Amino acid sequence: SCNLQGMWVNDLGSRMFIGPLNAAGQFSGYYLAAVSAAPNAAIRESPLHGTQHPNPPRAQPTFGFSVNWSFYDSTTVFVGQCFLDENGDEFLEATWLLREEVATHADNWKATRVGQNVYVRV
Ligand SMILES: CN1C(=O)N(C)[C@H]2CS[C@@H](CCCCC(=O)O)[C@H]21
Repeated sequence: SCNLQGMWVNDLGSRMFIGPLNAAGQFSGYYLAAVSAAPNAAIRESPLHGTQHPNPPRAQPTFGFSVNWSFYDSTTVFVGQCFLDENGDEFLEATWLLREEVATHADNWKATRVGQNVYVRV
C-alpha cells in the first residue's frame, strides 16, 4: 500500500522527507524547495506537518500537510492522494495553495497561488 514515509521529489526538483506516522496518522518532516520567490541562496529546509489516513491502512490514502517556509514570509498547504502505478510503484498527486504575505490588504487579491505537482520516490 501507499505510505508517505520517506523521501520524495517532484517535477520542479523539490524534495521532501516525510517521517513516521503516529497512530492518528500525523507526520512531520521537511521540505527543500527547488525554486522560490526568494533568492536561491536563501532557500533552506522548511518544516512540514500533516496527516494521512492511517488505520485501517488504505491502499491509496489521501493526505494533507502544510509547510512553514523558514526563509520567506509565505505558507503552502498541500492536499493529495498516494497512488500505485501499474508496476506497483507509488506516486503522489498533490494540489497546493501558496499564500504569500503581502504589504497591504489592497494586495490581498494577488496573494494566493495554486498548482498541482506529482511526486515520486527518490
Ligand atoms: C518550489 N515549489 C514546489 O515544490 N511546489 C510544489 C510549489 C508550491 S510551494 C513553492 C515554493 C515556495 C517557496 C517559498 C516561497 O517562495 O514563497 C513551489
